Amino acid sequence: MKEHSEIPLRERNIVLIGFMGVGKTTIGQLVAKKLYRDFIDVDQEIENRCNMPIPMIFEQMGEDYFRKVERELIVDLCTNTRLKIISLGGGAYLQEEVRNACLSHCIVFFLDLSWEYWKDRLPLIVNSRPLLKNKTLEEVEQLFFKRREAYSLHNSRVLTNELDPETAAEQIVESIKLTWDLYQPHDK
Ligand SMILES: Nc1ncnc2c1ncn2[C@@H]1O[C@H](COP(=O)(O)OP(=O)(O)OP(=O)(O)O)[C@@H](O)[C@H]1O
Ligand SMILES: O=C(O)C1=C[C@@H](O)[C@@H](O)[C@H](O)C1
Ligand SMILES: [Mg+2]
Repeated sequence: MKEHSEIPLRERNIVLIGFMGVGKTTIGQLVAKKLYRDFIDVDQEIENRCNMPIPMIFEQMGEDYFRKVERELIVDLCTNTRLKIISLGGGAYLQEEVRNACLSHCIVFFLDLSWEYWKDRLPLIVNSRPLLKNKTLEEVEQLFFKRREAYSLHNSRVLTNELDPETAAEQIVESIKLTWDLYQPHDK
């Protein structure tokens, strides 16, 4: 059961979700700067805790171990912190517990990118994302569309097809400020 968050809207963490390579890390950092908030990248945090890069965690400890660390970290951040900008790893939101924690306590932003645009990102990220290695383009495309169902559970979405990171971050900040003003104006 999802509990209703007691955290005031303006204090809730903002969580960025979406497929590998859509720009959660890049754009999340910019959003944090614009809102003068701390930025947390969950992948980076896991690497720091495990003291090894993600491909090595997958190789040496296995994906199940990675997912457990990922899940526990996100649930902890959602329930025990506020005012952060948090970028998830691309697969984190596939876990129900993660989705429930994010949706209950945070504002969830889906960074969307059409497949036609996403394809051009593949060479940039293929070597650092273990789940993309040894997959055909067709297999990656299947994964891309399969995951959309989970990502569809969000509070807000931005389509970044033609947007550079700076412009995408600008749009997200505008949207967040509108939401704050609409649902929790300063004078209330
Ligand atoms: N809006 C954008 N326009 C062009 N390139 C971008 C954009 N956003 C990110 N990139 C580039 O795409 C690559 C992947 O970006 P990034 O690492 O931020 O993705 P991510 O969503 O955090 O991926 P992951 O889910 O694997 O953590 C980087 O090389 C980054 O420079
Ligand atoms: O989409 C995924 O499953 C992943 C995305 C990356 O951010 C990392 O969290 C890891 O490579 C797994
Ligand atoms: Mg990232």
